[in-house]
Amino acid sequence: RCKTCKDRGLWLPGLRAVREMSTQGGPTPPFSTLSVTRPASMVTQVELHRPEKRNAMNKAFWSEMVDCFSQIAEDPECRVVVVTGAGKVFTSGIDLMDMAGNILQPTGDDAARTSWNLRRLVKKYQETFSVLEKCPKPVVVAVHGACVGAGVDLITACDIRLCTQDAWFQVKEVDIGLAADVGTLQRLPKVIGSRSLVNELALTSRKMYSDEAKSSGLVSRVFPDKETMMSGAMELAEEIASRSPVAVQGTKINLIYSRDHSVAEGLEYMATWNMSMLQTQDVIKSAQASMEKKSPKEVPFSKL
Ligand SMILES: CC/C=C\C=C\CC(=O)SCCNC(=O)CCNC(=O)[C@H](O)C(C)(C)COP(=O)(O)OP(=O)(O)OC[C@H]1O[C@@H](n2cnc3c(N)ncnc32)[C@H](O)[C@@H]1OP(=O)(O)O
Repeated sequence: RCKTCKDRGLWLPGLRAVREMSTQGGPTPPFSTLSVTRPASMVTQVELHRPEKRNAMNKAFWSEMVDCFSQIAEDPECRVVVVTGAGKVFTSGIDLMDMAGNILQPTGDDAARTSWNLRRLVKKYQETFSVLEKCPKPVVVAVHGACVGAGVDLITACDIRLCTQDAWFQVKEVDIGLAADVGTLQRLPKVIGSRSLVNELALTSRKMYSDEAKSSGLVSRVFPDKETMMSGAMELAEEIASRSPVAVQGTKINLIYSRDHSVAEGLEYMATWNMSMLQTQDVIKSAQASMEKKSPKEVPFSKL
């Protein structure tokens, strides 16, 4: 267990073969629903880990994701994150057994106070996935099998989405009497080009299979099975991890900023960002390596 990770409560048992890491073991303390490992240098894998319940998101999960990603955001040993699901499917969404009380029996002395309490709760659950977007390290998500309800909220907050041929996606909320409230309705229209398709998916809760997920732009790559996807995800993560963390994190932050602002505002933000970040040693090191036809993998960047 590395010292930094130990100090921050993360259990990262070091390098492991990709094949070994995906479904082995169980949740890593202090988490009960997540398994956090370091499958390669500078790469952190966060696996949703309640396979017997199809990784349904119980009360513990909604808090643990926030704790986990707050630590990852500050972890200088991590440059990229890969999110996966243990067992048969990626996730079955919100835990319908564990969470029903919270949502269906809100408490408060009167309607106003009950409403405020519910509002606080929804905001808290929104944060569970917003942390993926706020994390400056890019997050790659690898989906196999079902990705239902809150699973779609989760993946739309990630930076790169991959899936297996057997994957399917379902904005299930209308089926359980809810308007999706933790990110799908806000982020999916920015991920998929067709507003009509987003509306159709969200209003009917029909399943979308991997081929359509690829053609609509929800995922960038489809793999034949989970093993191949994990190899692809790790290869991708290692490519990202080999680049300057100053460049990579600045790229993620500015891409998200510009998604939510006008071109003029995005350019302003970029100029202000780079007035400090261009002074990094990483530019000189990277440019020199490029001139010498070396791979970025050969450049020793400082930790960030
Ligand atoms: C403030 C609100 C914030 C967020 C709101 C989000 C809304 C949503 O997420 S809506 C989506 C809710 N999810 C579902 O409706 C999916 C229900 N599950 C399934 O459809 C299936 O389980 C499956 C994902 C298609 C997988 O099928 P299969 O492989 O056949 O497994 P099962 O035999 O059905 O289940 C095994 C085991 O897991 C339990 N389980 C599955 N899903 C959930 C769930 N969402 N919540 C709680 N428990 C779940 C299931 O009961 C079984 O448990 P046993 O103890 O073995 O019986």
